Amino acid sequence: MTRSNSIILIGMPGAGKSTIGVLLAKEIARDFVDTDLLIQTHVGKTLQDIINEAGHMHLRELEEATLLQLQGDYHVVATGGSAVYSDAAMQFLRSLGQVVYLALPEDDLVERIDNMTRRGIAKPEEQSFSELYAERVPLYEKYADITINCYAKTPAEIVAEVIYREGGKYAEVDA
Ligand SMILES: Nc1ncnc2c1ncn2[C@@H]1O[C@H](COP(=O)(O)OP(=O)(O)O)[C@@H](O)[C@H]1O
Ligand SMILES: O=C(O)C1=C[C@@H](OP(=O)(O)O)[C@@H](O)[C@H](O)C1
Ligand SMILES: [Mg+2]
Repeated sequence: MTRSNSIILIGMPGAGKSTIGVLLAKEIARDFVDTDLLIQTHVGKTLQDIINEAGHMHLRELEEATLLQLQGDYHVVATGGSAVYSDAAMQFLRSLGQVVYLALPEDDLVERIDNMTRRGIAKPEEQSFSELYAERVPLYEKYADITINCYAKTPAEIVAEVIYREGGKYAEVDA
């Protein structure tokens, strides 16, 4: 397995990882996995219920365990926004392929997230979204092989840019 087999999407909640991931997987004929759905089906609860019942640190632990068990060859992987808190998980994901950071300004994220309190964001209650953004952006930048500025771009434009930045090799190699 070479490092470039899979594409792993990281970024803030609302950045578009799940939306772009499934479109990208379809475009380049890869399997798609959304690690949030893996956690939910494994535990049988929504992410918000997990946080409410056991706290956001427990969700981060479940997320780390889920990421470390990924069978990620020739996949597009949409991670949850809190994946970058686990260095072990991020190093593992980097071994599966290229890590792509979907970057979006804070204001645009807030505009998109209409269910902030039900979405299951893994943060302490007292931490503001602004503080969370400031804490996480350096982590996304640290682990990213490629950063896509998603500001004012449609999902189709972002998918095309990911493919272009990756060298557009998928159709030739994998079709
Ligand atoms: N490029 C885009 N332009 C406008 N809205 C988008 C775009 N990408 C995603 N969205 C919307 O933003 C919201 C969050 O997207 P989602 O894929 O769930 O993000 P994430 O998985 O990163 O949290 C959804 O309502 C989705 O339809
Ligand atoms: O950013 C976060 O703390 C989280 C984002 C969610 O995923 P999305 O990034 O897909 O919204 C989910 O993984 C989890 O509830 C925690
Ligand atoms: Mg998502």
